[in-house]
Amino acid sequence: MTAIDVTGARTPEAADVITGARERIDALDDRIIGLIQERMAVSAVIQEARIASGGRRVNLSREMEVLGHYSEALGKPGTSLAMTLLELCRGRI
Ligand SMILES: C=C(O[C@@H]1C=C(C(=O)O)C=C[C@H]1O)C(=O)O
Repeated sequence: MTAIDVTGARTPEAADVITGARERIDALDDRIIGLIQERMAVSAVIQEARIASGGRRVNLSREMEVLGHYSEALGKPGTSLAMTLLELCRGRI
């Protein structure tokens, strides 16, 4: 397949722009995934400390703060993103 086929562009110039920008997106996605994994590890430290102290894994008031942070920055899809992040970090509730 040619670059034009793979990108959906109709000209070689547009195919070049798309190929370059996709490389940047792939690099950004790698960094985002790394940050999510780091967030999961930090969240686990908090949850383990709270459970070891006799508390519960989940803290709903804190989760409301996290949801508010994402929705303020990103709107309604931000809330969905935060819910997915919370599920990754503390499992399903
Ligand atoms: C990390 C914590 O524990 C849990 C996980 C959270 C998170 O990953 O952001 C938020 C609240 C808790 O349900 C916390 O209390 O801060």
